[in-house]
Amino acid sequence: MSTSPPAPPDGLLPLLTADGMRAADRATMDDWDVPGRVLMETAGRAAVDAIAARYAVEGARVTVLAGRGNNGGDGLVIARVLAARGAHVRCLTLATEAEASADTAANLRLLTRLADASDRVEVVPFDDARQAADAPADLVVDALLGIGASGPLREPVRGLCAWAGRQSAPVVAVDLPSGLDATTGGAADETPRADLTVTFAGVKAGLVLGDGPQVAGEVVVAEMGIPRAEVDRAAAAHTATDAWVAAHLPRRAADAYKYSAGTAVCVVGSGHFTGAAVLSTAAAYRAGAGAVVACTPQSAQATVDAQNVEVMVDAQPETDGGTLAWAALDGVRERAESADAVLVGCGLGRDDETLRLVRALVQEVSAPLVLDADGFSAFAGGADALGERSAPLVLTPHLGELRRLLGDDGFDPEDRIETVRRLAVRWGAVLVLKGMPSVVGTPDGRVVVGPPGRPALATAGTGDVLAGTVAGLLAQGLDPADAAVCALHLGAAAADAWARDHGAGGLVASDLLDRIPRAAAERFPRP
Ligand SMILES: NC(=O)C1=CN([C@@H]2O[C@H](COP(=O)(O)OP(=O)(O)OC[C@H]3O[C@@H](n4cnc5c(N)ncnc54)[C@H](O)[C@@H]3O)[C@@H](O)[C@H]2O)[C@H](O)CC1
Ligand SMILES: [K+]
Repeated sequence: MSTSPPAPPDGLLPLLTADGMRAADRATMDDWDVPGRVLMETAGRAAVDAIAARYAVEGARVTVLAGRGNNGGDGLVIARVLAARGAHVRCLTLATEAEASADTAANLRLLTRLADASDRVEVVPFDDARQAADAPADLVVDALLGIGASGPLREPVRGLCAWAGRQSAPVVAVDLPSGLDATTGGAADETPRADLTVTFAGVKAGLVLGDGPQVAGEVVVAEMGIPRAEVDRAAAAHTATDAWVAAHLPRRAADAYKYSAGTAVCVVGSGHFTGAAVLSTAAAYRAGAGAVVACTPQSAQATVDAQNVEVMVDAQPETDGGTLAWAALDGVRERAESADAVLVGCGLGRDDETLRLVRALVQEVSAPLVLDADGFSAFAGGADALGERSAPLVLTPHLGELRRLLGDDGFDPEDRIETVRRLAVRWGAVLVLKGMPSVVGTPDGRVVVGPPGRPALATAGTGDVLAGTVAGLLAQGLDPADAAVCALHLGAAAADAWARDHGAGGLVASDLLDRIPRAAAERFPRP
Protein backbone atom coordinates (compact mmCIF):
# COMPACT_ATOMS: atom_id res chain seq x y z
CA MET A 1 0.00 0.00 0.00
CA SER A 2 1.51 3.33 -0.95
CA THR A 3 1.85 5.62 2.00
CA SER A 4 1.95 8.77 -0.06
CA PRO A 5 -0.61 9.43 -2.79
CA PRO A 6 0.97 10.63 -6.04
CA ALA A 7 1.23 14.38 -6.37
CA PRO A 8 -1.70 15.71 -8.40
CA PRO A 9 -0.87 16.30 -12.07
CA ASP A 10 -0.40 20.00 -11.59
CA GLY A 11 2.08 19.42 -8.78
CA LEU A 12 0.13 21.32 -6.15
CA LEU A 13 -0.34 19.35 -2.93
CA PRO A 14 -3.52 19.94 -0.88
CA LEU A 15 -3.24 21.28 2.67
CA LEU A 16 -6.07 20.41 5.05
CA THR A 17 -7.19 22.39 8.07
CA ALA A 18 -9.05 20.62 10.91
CA ASP A 19 -12.37 21.68 9.41
CA GLY A 20 -11.28 20.55 5.98
CA MET A 21 -10.27 17.12 7.25
CA ARG A 22 -13.56 16.73 9.10
CA ALA A 23 -15.45 17.73 5.96
CA ALA A 24 -13.55 15.20 3.87
CA ASP A 25 -14.09 12.50 6.51
CA ARG A 26 -17.80 13.34 6.69
CA ALA A 27 -18.28 13.41 2.91
CA THR A 28 -16.51 10.07 2.56
CA MET A 29 -18.78 8.46 5.14
CA ASP A 30 -22.02 10.12 4.03
CA ASP A 31 -21.68 10.58 0.27
CA TRP A 32 -19.37 7.70 -0.57
CA ASP A 33 -20.85 5.36 2.02
CA VAL A 34 -17.49 4.35 3.51
CA PRO A 35 -18.08 3.47 7.16
CA GLY A 36 -15.98 5.35 9.73
CA ARG A 37 -14.77 2.01 11.07
CA VAL A 38 -13.30 1.21 7.65
CA LEU A 39 -11.59 4.60 7.52
CA MET A 40 -10.11 4.06 10.96
CA GLU A 41 -8.93 0.56 10.08
CA THR A 42 -7.42 1.75 6.83
CA ALA A 43 -5.75 4.72 8.52
CA GLY A 44 -4.26 2.52 11.21
CA ARG A 45 -2.93 -0.02 8.72
CA ALA A 46 -1.48 2.71 6.50
CA ALA A 47 0.23 4.16 9.55
CA VAL A 48 1.79 0.77 10.37
CA ASP A 49 3.02 0.51 6.77
CA ALA A 50 4.77 3.86 7.15
CA ILE A 51 6.21 2.81 10.52
CA ALA A 52 7.40 -0.57 9.20
CA ALA A 53 9.10 1.14 6.27
CA ARG A 54 11.30 3.03 8.74
CA TYR A 55 11.58 0.97 11.93
CA ALA A 56 12.01 -2.72 12.74
CA VAL A 57 8.65 -4.02 13.96
CA GLU A 58 9.34 -7.73 14.56
CA GLY A 59 10.23 -8.08 18.27
CA ALA A 60 10.14 -4.34 18.90
CA ARG A 61 8.78 -3.07 22.23
CA VAL A 62 6.23 -0.41 21.32
CA THR A 63 4.31 1.86 23.69
CA VAL A 64 1.13 3.23 22.10
CA LEU A 65 -0.49 6.22 23.80
CA ALA A 66 -4.14 6.20 22.73
CA GLY A 67 -6.38 9.16 23.47
CA ARG A 68 -10.10 9.34 24.06
CA GLY A 69 -11.10 10.36 20.54
CA ASN A 70 -10.74 8.87 17.10
CA ASN A 71 -7.04 9.68 17.06
CA GLY A 72 -6.90 7.24 19.95
CA GLY A 73 -9.02 4.89 17.88
CA ASP A 74 -6.33 4.98 15.20
CA GLY A 75 -3.82 4.19 17.93
CA LEU A 76 -5.80 1.11 19.00
CA VAL A 77 -5.78 -0.15 15.40
CA ILE A 78 -2.05 0.54 15.13
CA ALA A 79 -1.43 -1.39 18.39
CA ARG A 80 -3.36 -4.40 17.08
CA VAL A 81 -1.66 -4.43 13.67
CA LEU A 82 1.84 -3.92 15.10
CA ALA A 83 1.26 -6.90 17.41
CA ALA A 84 0.04 -8.95 14.48
CA ARG A 85 3.32 -8.12 12.74
CA GLY A 86 5.43 -9.30 15.66
CA ALA A 87 5.83 -6.34 17.98
CA HIS A 88 5.34 -6.41 21.75
CA VAL A 89 2.81 -3.66 22.32
CA ARG A 90 1.82 -1.89 25.52
CA CYS A 91 -1.17 0.35 24.83
CA LEU A 92 -2.01 2.99 27.41
CA THR A 93 -5.53 4.03 26.57
CA LEU A 94 -7.64 6.91 27.85
CA ALA A 95 -10.64 5.65 25.90
CA THR A 96 -13.46 3.97 27.77
CA GLU A 97 -16.31 2.19 26.03
CA ALA A 98 -18.79 4.49 27.69
CA GLU A 99 -17.49 7.76 26.26
CA ALA A 100 -15.52 6.78 23.13
CA SER A 101 -17.00 6.94 19.65
CA ALA A 102 -18.48 3.72 18.36
CA ASP A 103 -15.47 3.10 16.12
CA THR A 104 -12.98 3.70 18.92
CA ALA A 105 -15.02 1.64 21.40
CA ALA A 106 -15.19 -1.25 18.93
CA ASN A 107 -11.43 -1.16 18.54
CA LEU A 108 -10.98 -0.99 22.29
CA ARG A 109 -13.08 -4.15 22.70
CA LEU A 110 -11.15 -5.88 19.92
CA LEU A 111 -7.73 -4.97 21.34
CA THR A 112 -8.75 -5.91 24.88
CA ARG A 113 -9.96 -9.30 23.70
CA LEU A 114 -6.73 -9.80 21.79
CA ALA A 115 -4.74 -8.88 24.90
CA ASP A 116 -6.59 -11.54 26.87
CA ALA A 117 -5.45 -14.14 24.37
CA SER A 118 -1.94 -12.95 23.56
CA ASP A 119 1.23 -12.11 25.42
CA ARG A 120 2.18 -9.61 22.74
CA VAL A 121 -0.43 -7.07 23.68
CA GLU A 122 -1.07 -5.34 26.98
CA VAL A 123 -3.94 -2.86 27.27
CA VAL A 124 -3.50 -0.52 30.23
CA PRO A 125 -6.53 1.58 31.05
CA PHE A 126 -4.95 4.81 32.00
CA ASP A 127 -5.52 6.96 35.05
CA ASP A 128 -2.34 8.95 35.48
CA ALA A 129 1.02 9.53 33.85
CA ARG A 130 2.89 7.35 36.37
CA GLN A 131 1.98 4.13 34.64
CA ALA A 132 3.73 5.12 31.44
CA ALA A 133 7.06 5.65 33.11
CA ASP A 134 7.99 2.06 33.89
CA ALA A 135 8.01 0.48 30.45
CA PRO A 136 11.12 0.80 28.29
CA ALA A 137 10.20 1.11 24.63
CA ASP A 138 11.95 0.90 21.30
CA LEU A 139 9.22 3.07 19.75
CA VAL A 140 6.50 5.36 21.08
CA VAL A 141 3.30 5.97 19.08
CA ASP A 142 1.58 9.26 19.93
CA ALA A 143 -2.14 8.76 19.23
CA LEU A 144 -3.42 11.04 21.98
CA LEU A 145 -4.77 13.97 19.97
CA GLY A 146 -5.31 14.61 16.29
CA ILE A 147 -7.41 17.30 14.62
CA GLY A 148 -9.70 17.42 17.65
CA ALA A 149 -7.15 19.07 19.93
CA SER A 150 -8.36 22.37 21.31
CA GLY A 151 -7.01 24.71 23.91
CA PRO A 152 -4.18 24.16 26.42
CA LEU A 153 -3.44 20.50 27.05
CA ARG A 154 -5.41 19.01 29.94
CA GLU A 155 -4.36 16.15 32.21
CA PRO A 156 -3.74 13.32 31.84
CA VAL A 157 -3.00 14.03 28.16
CA ARG A 158 -0.61 16.79 29.16
CA GLY A 159 1.41 14.50 31.43
CA LEU A 160 1.52 11.78 28.80
CA CYS A 161 2.73 14.22 26.14
CA ALA A 162 5.47 15.39 28.47
CA TRP A 163 6.39 11.77 29.16
CA ALA A 164 6.57 10.99 25.43
CA GLY A 165 8.70 14.04 24.87
CA ARG A 166 11.25 12.76 27.39
CA GLN A 167 11.67 9.31 25.80
CA SER A 168 14.87 8.48 23.99
CA ALA A 169 12.94 6.10 21.72
CA PRO A 170 11.70 7.50 18.39
CA VAL A 171 8.21 9.02 18.56
CA VAL A 172 5.73 8.46 15.73
CA ALA A 173 2.85 10.94 15.73
CA VAL A 174 -0.50 9.75 14.39
CA ASP A 175 -2.02 12.39 12.10
CA LEU A 176 -0.42 15.21 14.14
CA PRO A 177 1.95 15.53 17.09
CA SER A 178 -0.53 15.79 19.97
CA GLY A 179 -1.35 19.37 20.85
CA LEU A 180 -0.33 20.77 17.47
CA ASP A 181 -3.14 22.86 15.98
CA ALA A 182 -4.01 21.31 12.61
CA THR A 183 -4.97 24.69 11.16
CA THR A 184 -2.53 27.25 12.50
CA GLY A 185 0.51 25.20 13.49
CA GLY A 186 0.45 26.45 17.07
CA ALA A 187 1.88 23.79 19.41
CA ALA A 188 1.51 23.27 23.15
CA ASP A 189 4.68 23.41 25.24
CA GLU A 190 4.30 19.71 25.99
CA THR A 191 3.65 18.66 22.39
CA PRO A 192 6.12 15.79 21.92
CA ARG A 193 8.54 16.33 19.05
CA ALA A 194 8.00 13.49 16.59
CA ASP A 195 10.62 11.74 14.48
CA LEU A 196 7.88 10.76 12.04
CA THR A 197 4.35 12.07 11.58
CA VAL A 198 1.99 9.85 9.59
CA THR A 199 -0.80 12.20 8.56
CA PHE A 200 -3.99 11.03 6.89
CA ALA A 201 -5.35 11.89 3.45
CA GLY A 202 -3.41 15.12 3.07
CA VAL A 203 -0.81 17.27 4.83
CA LYS A 204 -2.47 19.23 7.65
CA ALA A 205 -1.77 22.94 7.30
CA GLY A 206 -0.46 23.02 10.87
CA LEU A 207 2.36 20.67 9.91
CA VAL A 208 3.90 23.31 7.62
CA LEU A 209 2.90 26.47 9.52
CA GLY A 210 3.97 27.95 12.87
CA ASP A 211 5.59 25.36 15.15
CA GLY A 212 4.63 22.47 12.88
CA PRO A 213 7.97 22.06 11.09
CA GLN A 214 9.77 22.05 14.46
CA VAL A 215 7.69 19.25 16.02
CA ALA A 216 6.53 17.09 13.08
CA GLY A 217 9.77 15.41 12.01
CA GLU A 218 9.47 13.58 8.68
CA VAL A 219 5.91 13.93 7.39
CA VAL A 220 4.36 11.10 5.40
CA VAL A 221 0.87 11.30 3.93
CA ALA A 222 -0.99 8.03 4.40
CA GLU A 223 -3.73 7.33 1.88
CA MET A 224 -6.61 5.97 4.00
CA GLY A 225 -9.61 5.71 1.74
CA ILE A 226 -10.78 9.30 1.38
CA PRO A 227 -11.32 9.98 -2.34
CA ARG A 228 -8.85 12.47 -3.80
CA ALA A 229 -11.75 14.57 -5.04
CA GLU A 230 -12.91 15.06 -1.45
CA VAL A 231 -9.41 15.97 -0.33
CA ASP A 232 -9.02 18.54 -3.10
CA ARG A 233 -12.49 19.93 -2.40
CA ALA A 234 -11.68 20.27 1.30
CA ALA A 235 -8.19 21.69 0.81
CA ALA A 236 -7.84 25.13 2.37
CA ALA A 237 -4.58 25.73 0.58
CA HIS A 238 -1.88 23.99 -1.43
CA THR A 239 1.89 23.76 -1.51
CA ALA A 240 3.93 23.60 -4.69
CA THR A 241 6.24 20.72 -5.43
CA ASP A 242 9.62 21.20 -7.08
CA ALA A 243 8.03 19.71 -10.21
CA TRP A 244 5.41 22.43 -10.19
CA VAL A 245 8.07 25.14 -9.91
CA ALA A 246 10.13 23.57 -12.69
CA ALA A 247 7.05 23.47 -14.92
CA HIS A 248 6.20 27.11 -14.27
CA LEU A 249 9.56 28.86 -14.33
CA PRO A 250 10.05 30.86 -17.55
CA ARG A 251 12.88 29.60 -19.75
CA ARG A 252 14.92 31.90 -22.00
CA ALA A 253 13.99 31.25 -25.63
CA ALA A 254 16.84 30.30 -27.95
CA ASP A 255 16.28 33.39 -30.07
CA ALA A 256 15.80 35.74 -27.14
CA TYR A 257 17.21 39.22 -27.22
CA LYS A 258 17.28 41.57 -24.26
CA TYR A 259 13.85 43.13 -24.71
CA SER A 260 12.11 39.90 -25.64
CA ALA A 261 13.02 38.48 -22.22
CA GLY A 262 11.10 41.33 -20.67
CA THR A 263 11.93 44.69 -19.13
CA ALA A 264 11.59 45.35 -15.40
CA VAL A 265 11.43 48.96 -14.23
CA CYS A 266 12.36 49.26 -10.56
CA VAL A 267 11.29 52.44 -8.75
CA VAL A 268 13.64 52.00 -5.82
CA GLY A 269 16.28 53.52 -3.64
CA SER A 270 17.11 56.84 -2.10
CA GLY A 271 20.22 58.76 -1.16
CA HIS A 272 20.40 56.88 2.12
CA PHE A 273 19.12 53.49 0.96
CA THR A 274 20.96 52.47 -2.17
CA GLY A 275 21.45 48.85 -1.04
CA ALA A 276 17.79 47.98 -1.56
CA ALA A 277 17.98 49.42 -5.08
CA VAL A 278 21.12 47.42 -5.87
CA LEU A 279 19.72 44.14 -4.51
CA SER A 280 16.26 44.37 -6.04
CA THR A 281 17.51 45.33 -9.51
CA ALA A 282 20.22 42.66 -9.49
CA ALA A 283 17.64 40.06 -8.43
CA ALA A 284 15.34 41.04 -11.31
CA TYR A 285 18.19 40.28 -13.72
CA ARG A 286 19.07 37.02 -11.97
CA ALA A 287 15.46 35.94 -12.22
CA GLY A 288 15.76 36.30 -15.98
CA ALA A 289 14.58 39.76 -17.00
CA GLY A 290 16.22 40.82 -20.25
CA ALA A 291 16.56 44.47 -19.25
CA VAL A 292 16.31 46.24 -15.89
CA VAL A 293 15.87 49.97 -15.43
CA ALA A 294 16.30 51.65 -12.05
CA CYS A 295 14.30 54.84 -11.55
CA THR A 296 16.13 56.19 -8.54
CA PRO A 297 16.86 59.64 -7.09
CA GLN A 298 19.73 61.66 -8.53
CA SER A 299 21.85 61.22 -5.40
CA ALA A 300 21.61 57.44 -5.57
CA GLN A 301 22.50 57.19 -9.26
CA ALA A 302 26.27 56.88 -8.93
CA THR A 303 26.12 54.13 -6.31
CA VAL A 304 23.46 52.07 -8.07
CA ASP A 305 25.35 52.51 -11.34
CA ALA A 306 28.64 51.44 -9.83
CA GLN A 307 27.21 48.41 -8.06
CA ASN A 308 25.21 47.14 -11.03
CA VAL A 309 26.81 47.93 -14.36
CA GLU A 310 24.06 46.06 -16.22
CA VAL A 311 21.24 48.14 -14.72
CA MET A 312 20.20 51.16 -16.75
CA VAL A 313 19.94 53.91 -14.13
CA ASP A 314 17.44 56.65 -14.94
CA ALA A 315 18.12 59.38 -12.34
CA GLN A 316 14.99 61.20 -11.21
CA PRO A 317 14.27 64.48 -9.39
CA GLU A 318 14.57 64.19 -5.63
CA THR A 319 13.45 65.85 -2.42
CA ASP A 320 15.86 67.59 -0.04
CA GLY A 321 15.99 64.27 1.81
CA GLY A 322 17.29 62.46 -1.26
CA THR A 323 14.04 60.57 -1.94
CA LEU A 324 12.01 60.57 -5.16
CA ALA A 325 10.18 63.84 -5.67
CA TRP A 326 6.63 64.27 -6.98
CA ALA A 327 8.24 65.82 -10.05
CA ALA A 328 9.59 62.35 -10.92
CA LEU A 329 6.08 61.15 -11.80
CA ASP A 330 6.18 61.97 -15.51
CA GLY A 331 9.64 60.47 -16.02
CA VAL A 332 8.84 57.29 -14.10
CA ARG A 333 5.42 56.94 -15.73
CA GLU A 334 7.02 57.20 -19.17
CA ARG A 335 9.52 54.46 -18.27
CA ALA A 336 6.78 52.32 -16.79
CA GLU A 337 4.70 52.53 -19.96
CA SER A 338 7.35 50.49 -21.80
CA ALA A 339 7.88 48.06 -18.92
CA ASP A 340 6.71 44.44 -18.75
CA ALA A 341 6.81 44.66 -14.94
CA VAL A 342 7.30 47.43 -12.41
CA LEU A 343 8.66 47.17 -8.86
CA VAL A 344 7.93 50.00 -6.44
CA GLY A 345 9.17 50.41 -2.88
CA CYS A 346 12.54 48.97 -1.94
CA GLY A 347 14.56 51.66 -0.15
CA LEU A 348 12.29 54.52 -1.28
CA GLY A 349 12.02 56.06 2.17
CA ARG A 350 8.81 57.45 3.68
CA ASP A 351 8.83 61.10 2.65
CA ASP A 352 5.26 62.28 2.11
CA GLU A 353 6.04 63.51 -1.39
CA THR A 354 7.56 60.15 -2.30
CA LEU A 355 4.55 58.28 -0.89
CA ARG A 356 2.22 60.48 -2.92
CA LEU A 357 4.21 59.46 -6.01
CA VAL A 358 3.89 55.78 -4.99
CA ARG A 359 0.10 56.06 -4.75
CA ALA A 360 -0.07 57.67 -8.17
CA LEU A 361 2.09 54.93 -9.73
CA VAL A 362 0.07 52.14 -8.14
CA GLN A 363 -3.13 53.67 -9.48
CA GLU A 364 -1.85 54.51 -12.96
CA VAL A 365 0.82 52.04 -14.10
CA SER A 366 -0.78 49.40 -16.33
CA ALA A 367 2.10 46.89 -16.23
CA PRO A 368 2.03 44.20 -13.53
CA LEU A 369 3.33 45.91 -10.40
CA VAL A 370 5.11 44.62 -7.29
CA LEU A 371 4.71 46.78 -4.19
CA ASP A 372 7.20 46.19 -1.39
CA ALA A 373 8.77 47.66 1.73
CA ASP A 374 8.41 51.45 2.05
CA GLY A 375 5.78 51.34 -0.68
CA PHE A 376 3.32 50.03 1.89
CA SER A 377 3.69 53.20 3.93
CA ALA A 378 1.90 54.99 1.09
CA PHE A 379 -1.24 53.01 1.95
CA ALA A 380 -0.88 52.77 5.73
CA GLY A 381 -4.35 52.85 7.26
CA GLY A 382 -5.90 53.27 3.77
CA ALA A 383 -5.09 49.87 2.30
CA ASP A 384 -8.40 49.48 0.52
CA ALA A 385 -7.19 52.02 -2.06
CA LEU A 386 -5.06 49.12 -3.32
CA GLY A 387 -8.29 47.51 -4.49
CA GLU A 388 -8.93 50.44 -6.83
CA ARG A 389 -6.02 49.40 -9.07
CA SER A 390 -7.23 47.46 -12.08
CA ALA A 391 -3.93 46.01 -13.38
CA PRO A 392 -2.14 43.03 -11.76
CA LEU A 393 -0.67 43.78 -8.33
CA VAL A 394 1.66 41.73 -6.12
CA LEU A 395 2.14 42.78 -2.48
CA THR A 396 5.07 41.36 -0.54
CA PRO A 397 4.74 42.52 3.09
CA HIS A 398 6.02 40.90 6.22
CA LEU A 399 3.70 40.81 9.23
CA GLY A 400 4.80 44.20 10.53
CA GLU A 401 4.18 45.88 7.18
CA LEU A 402 0.79 44.18 6.96
CA ARG A 403 -0.12 45.54 10.37
CA ARG A 404 0.95 49.00 9.19
CA LEU A 405 -1.20 48.62 6.10
CA LEU A 406 -4.26 47.57 8.06
CA GLY A 407 -4.00 49.88 11.04
CA ASP A 408 -6.13 48.37 13.74
CA ASP A 409 -8.35 46.52 11.26
CA GLY A 410 -8.74 43.20 12.96
CA PHE A 411 -7.05 40.31 11.31
CA ASP A 412 -5.87 37.09 12.83
CA PRO A 413 -2.10 36.79 12.38
CA GLU A 414 -2.35 33.24 13.73
CA ASP A 415 -4.62 32.02 10.96
CA ARG A 416 -2.36 33.01 8.11
CA ILE A 417 -4.23 31.00 5.48
CA GLU A 418 -7.58 32.72 6.03
CA THR A 419 -6.00 36.13 6.63
CA VAL A 420 -4.10 35.98 3.36
CA ARG A 421 -7.08 34.62 1.45
CA ARG A 422 -9.43 37.32 2.71
CA LEU A 423 -7.07 40.22 2.08
CA ALA A 424 -5.97 39.04 -1.37
CA VAL A 425 -9.62 38.81 -2.46
CA ARG A 426 -10.45 42.14 -0.82
CA TRP A 427 -7.63 43.93 -2.62
CA GLY A 428 -7.82 41.94 -5.85
CA ALA A 429 -4.08 41.36 -5.51
CA VAL A 430 -1.58 38.58 -5.02
CA LEU A 431 -0.61 38.89 -1.38
CA VAL A 432 2.66 37.32 -0.20
CA LEU A 433 2.69 37.37 3.60
CA LYS A 434 6.37 36.71 4.25
CA GLY A 435 7.25 34.52 7.18
CA MET A 436 8.31 31.02 8.12
CA PRO A 437 6.89 29.88 5.76
CA SER A 438 5.51 32.63 3.54
CA VAL A 439 1.89 32.31 2.43
CA VAL A 440 0.55 33.48 -0.96
CA GLY A 441 -3.06 34.50 -1.55
CA THR A 442 -4.62 35.14 -4.97
CA PRO A 443 -7.41 37.49 -6.05
CA ASP A 444 -9.66 34.48 -6.75
CA GLY A 445 -9.33 33.13 -3.23
CA ARG A 446 -6.65 30.44 -3.63
CA VAL A 447 -3.82 30.12 -1.11
CA VAL A 448 -0.41 28.54 -1.69
CA VAL A 449 1.93 28.02 1.25
CA GLY A 450 5.55 28.60 0.26
CA PRO A 451 8.50 26.33 0.95
CA PRO A 452 9.53 25.68 4.57
CA GLY A 453 11.19 28.75 6.05
CA ARG A 454 14.99 28.96 5.99
CA PRO A 455 16.35 30.71 9.09
CA ALA A 456 19.31 31.92 6.99
CA LEU A 457 16.90 34.12 5.02
CA ALA A 458 16.09 36.16 8.13
CA THR A 459 18.66 38.81 7.26
CA ALA A 460 18.49 42.35 5.89
CA GLY A 461 17.92 42.70 2.17
CA THR A 462 16.41 39.29 1.44
CA GLY A 463 13.04 41.03 1.04
CA ASP A 464 14.56 43.26 -1.66
CA VAL A 465 15.91 40.16 -3.41
CA LEU A 466 12.49 38.48 -3.22
CA ALA A 467 10.69 41.56 -4.59
CA GLY A 468 13.22 41.88 -7.40
CA THR A 469 12.89 38.19 -8.21
CA VAL A 470 9.10 38.52 -8.47
CA ALA A 471 9.52 41.54 -10.77
CA GLY A 472 12.02 39.67 -12.93
CA LEU A 473 9.66 36.71 -13.32
CA LEU A 474 6.69 39.00 -14.02
CA ALA A 475 8.74 40.77 -16.70
CA GLN A 476 8.96 37.41 -18.50
CA GLY A 477 5.22 37.14 -18.60
CA LEU A 478 4.64 34.81 -15.66
CA ASP A 479 1.21 34.85 -14.00
CA PRO A 480 1.50 37.06 -10.88
CA ALA A 481 0.62 34.31 -8.39
CA ASP A 482 2.93 31.82 -10.11
CA ALA A 483 5.69 34.43 -10.10
CA ALA A 484 5.28 34.91 -6.34
CA VAL A 485 5.36 31.17 -5.59
CA CYS A 486 8.31 30.56 -7.92
CA ALA A 487 10.22 33.48 -6.39
CA LEU A 488 9.80 32.00 -2.90
CA HIS A 489 11.10 28.65 -4.08
CA LEU A 490 14.04 30.20 -5.93
CA GLY A 491 15.05 32.13 -2.80
CA ALA A 492 14.78 29.02 -0.62
CA ALA A 493 16.80 26.96 -3.07
CA ALA A 494 19.44 29.69 -3.29
CA ALA A 495 19.66 29.74 0.52
CA ASP A 496 20.03 25.95 0.52
CA ALA A 497 22.84 26.22 -2.03
CA TRP A 498 24.58 28.71 0.25
CA ALA A 499 24.12 26.41 3.29
CA ARG A 500 25.60 23.49 1.32
CA ASP A 501 28.73 25.53 0.61
CA HIS A 502 29.01 27.53 3.83
CA GLY A 503 26.84 26.00 6.58
CA ALA A 504 23.66 27.52 7.90
CA GLY A 505 25.00 30.83 9.20
CA GLY A 506 26.48 33.95 7.70
CA LEU A 507 24.36 34.34 4.58
CA VAL A 508 23.91 37.92 3.41
CA ALA A 509 21.28 38.89 0.87
CA SER A 510 23.72 39.42 -2.00
CA ASP A 511 24.90 35.80 -1.60
CA LEU A 512 21.52 34.77 -2.99
CA LEU A 513 21.91 36.58 -6.28
CA ASP A 514 24.11 34.34 -8.37
CA ARG A 515 22.59 31.27 -6.73
CA ILE A 516 19.13 32.10 -8.11
CA PRO A 517 19.84 31.13 -11.73
CA ARG A 518 21.81 28.12 -10.51
CA ALA A 519 18.85 27.04 -8.38
CA ALA A 520 16.58 27.38 -11.37
CA ALA A 521 18.85 25.09 -13.36
CA GLU A 522 19.74 22.57 -10.66
CA ARG A 523 16.70 22.32 -8.34
CA PHE A 524 14.07 23.17 -10.95
CA PRO A 525 15.46 21.91 -14.27
CA ARG A 526 13.38 22.40 -17.37
CA PRO A 527 11.00 19.37 -17.45
N1 LIG B 1 -13.74 8.70 10.62
C1 LIG B 1 -12.98 9.59 11.19
O1 LIG B 1 -13.42 10.62 11.74
C2 LIG B 1 -11.53 9.36 11.17
C3 LIG B 1 -10.76 10.09 12.05
N2 LIG B 1 -9.43 9.87 12.11
C4 LIG B 1 -8.64 10.22 13.27
O2 LIG B 1 -9.45 10.89 14.20
C5 LIG B 1 -8.83 12.11 14.58
C6 LIG B 1 -9.88 13.10 14.93
O3 LIG B 1 -10.60 12.48 15.98
P1 LIG B 1 -11.51 13.35 16.99
O4 LIG B 1 -12.21 12.37 17.84
O5 LIG B 1 -12.31 14.30 16.18
O6 LIG B 1 -10.49 14.22 17.83
P2 LIG B 1 -9.16 13.79 18.56
O7 LIG B 1 -9.09 12.31 18.70
O8 LIG B 1 -8.07 14.47 17.87
O9 LIG B 1 -9.30 14.47 20.02
C7 LIG B 1 -10.55 14.58 20.63
C8 LIG B 1 -10.39 14.09 22.06
O10 LIG B 1 -9.31 14.76 22.71
C9 LIG B 1 -9.79 15.55 23.80
N3 LIG B 1 -9.08 16.83 23.77
C10 LIG B 1 -9.24 17.83 22.87
N4 LIG B 1 -8.41 18.87 23.17
C11 LIG B 1 -7.73 18.50 24.29
C12 LIG B 1 -6.75 19.12 25.10
N5 LIG B 1 -6.29 20.38 24.79
N6 LIG B 1 -6.25 18.49 26.18
C13 LIG B 1 -6.72 17.26 26.48
N7 LIG B 1 -7.65 16.57 25.77
C14 LIG B 1 -8.15 17.20 24.68
C15 LIG B 1 -11.27 15.69 23.57
O11 LIG B 1 -11.91 15.81 24.80
C16 LIG B 1 -11.61 14.40 22.87
O12 LIG B 1 -11.77 13.40 23.84
C17 LIG B 1 -7.99 12.48 13.40
O13 LIG B 1 -6.93 13.31 13.77
C18 LIG B 1 -7.49 11.12 12.92
O14 LIG B 1 -6.39 10.71 13.68
C19 LIG B 1 -8.78 9.23 11.02
O15 LIG B 1 -8.62 10.15 10.01
C20 LIG B 1 -9.53 8.04 10.57
C21 LIG B 1 -10.97 8.38 10.23
K1 LIG C 1 -1.42 12.35 17.68
